[in-house]
Amino acid sequence: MRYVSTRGSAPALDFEGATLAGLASDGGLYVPAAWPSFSTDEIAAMAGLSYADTAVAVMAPFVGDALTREELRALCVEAYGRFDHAAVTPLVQLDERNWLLELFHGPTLAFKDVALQLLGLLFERFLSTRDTHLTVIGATSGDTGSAAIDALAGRAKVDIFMLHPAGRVSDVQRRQMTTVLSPNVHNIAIDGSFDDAQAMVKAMFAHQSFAGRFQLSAVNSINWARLMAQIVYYFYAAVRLGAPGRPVAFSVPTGNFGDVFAGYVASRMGLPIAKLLVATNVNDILHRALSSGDYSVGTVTPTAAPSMDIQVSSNFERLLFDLHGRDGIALAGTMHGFEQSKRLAIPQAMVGEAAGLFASARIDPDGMALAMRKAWQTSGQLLDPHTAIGLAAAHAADLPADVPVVTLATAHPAKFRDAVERGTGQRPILPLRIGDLFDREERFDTVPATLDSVETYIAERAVPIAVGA
Ligand SMILES: Cc1ncc(COP(=O)(O)O)c(C=O)c1O
Ligand SMILES: N[C@@H](CCOP(=O)(O)O)C(=O)O
Repeated sequence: MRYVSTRGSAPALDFEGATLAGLASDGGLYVPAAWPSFSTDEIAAMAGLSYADTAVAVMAPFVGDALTREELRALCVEAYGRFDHAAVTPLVQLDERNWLLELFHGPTLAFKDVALQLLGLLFERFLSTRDTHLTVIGATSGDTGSAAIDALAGRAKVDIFMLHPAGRVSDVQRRQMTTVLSPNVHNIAIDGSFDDAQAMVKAMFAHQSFAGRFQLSAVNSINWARLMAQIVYYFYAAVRLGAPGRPVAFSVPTGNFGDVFAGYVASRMGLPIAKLLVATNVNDILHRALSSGDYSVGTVTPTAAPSMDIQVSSNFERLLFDLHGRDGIALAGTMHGFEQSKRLAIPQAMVGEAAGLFASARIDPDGMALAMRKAWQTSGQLLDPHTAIGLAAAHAADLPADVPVVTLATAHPAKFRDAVERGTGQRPILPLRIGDLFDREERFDTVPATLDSVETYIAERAVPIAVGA
């Protein structure tokens, strides 16, 4: 499998190259040169497979010959062996048509573990045959950071530098990052939003005199391998609910458009998805884009669902690439214009094309709190704020009555104890695996939110590319 950049001019890479590179050198994102697809018989054959075996079946076409099937299986068994539920991502029925897909049974209690546990192992495997030290730089609104740090802490040949917006992540999220004291983990708090942190990460990749000194890589969903691993649970859930014989809808709480883009890929691969509901909070750029074509950046409003307090949704570029007929050079022009003006008017023909699969909803704080309360009172389920936004969008959706709707439960309610308590009167208990989180020592540095300051901080600590390498 070859990977091409959404901006058309970076060199095409194989799976290993795209995984280690993270971001394409022309500022674009890597996508497979063509979408692989499964026949209905191949999808039907996934019924009854374990999560790890489903993962192998779904990911093998993307991995190509970078790993043998046995090697890929060994990595999946190891990655998903760290989840505390035998089904890895269990389905929970709420009522006749609504289901939750619990994606928070991994080590850091959010859906990010599903991909990052595997990505940590992929990095280790690919680095084992190279004389390379990886400098991973990432931005987090709370969950990617802790999952990536858990996956990479203590691994040889990798340092991770994780930027988070100071004061804008929950106390559990912050501590899950800052209490990991491995020497290869570097937590950086910046005074700004997640978007500011994400923009700095992209700027570092683009800044030749900095990027040329280190072997940079990414753990955000700009890295294709992240999304690839997230495609798996769409197949796993849909097959359990009757696919390929019955279409299924998914409601996805959305920020960076990564998780829902993985659903889009599942649909391109042949999974019968009736609708993908893109659920946003009041930071609603994606709802505006998909409902009216208005992809223009507003100011970020901090909310009780901080992991979705995002305006610039990196992976939307991957959808735009397909909507532009995969013309990377044309899209590069569009994206450069967007980067300058912070506005993009998506042509109505493209909005119409996207509407075949996507619908969207903007859920305000009252709508979120109502969904949280209702789930507690009617089903005894505590939902984190992000999942509550997804479920509110599922309730609001106009779908045929016989289509099951699966809301992705993206985080454990204990990660957002204050918001859940405000919504339901119940304070979720920290699961055993992080029960002592508030007794652990914290370590992080606060760095001014300028590119120069962050680059200097990293350069003083990262391992440079060896001279002559
Ligand atoms: C708990 C939670 N829900 C939803 C999202 C949004 O996911 P995505 O950025 O893939 O759209 C995030 C952050 O990414 C998250 O941490
Ligand atoms: N909500 C995310 C933001 C980064 O998203 P990613 O999926 O691109 O890594 C977070 O929790 O950090």
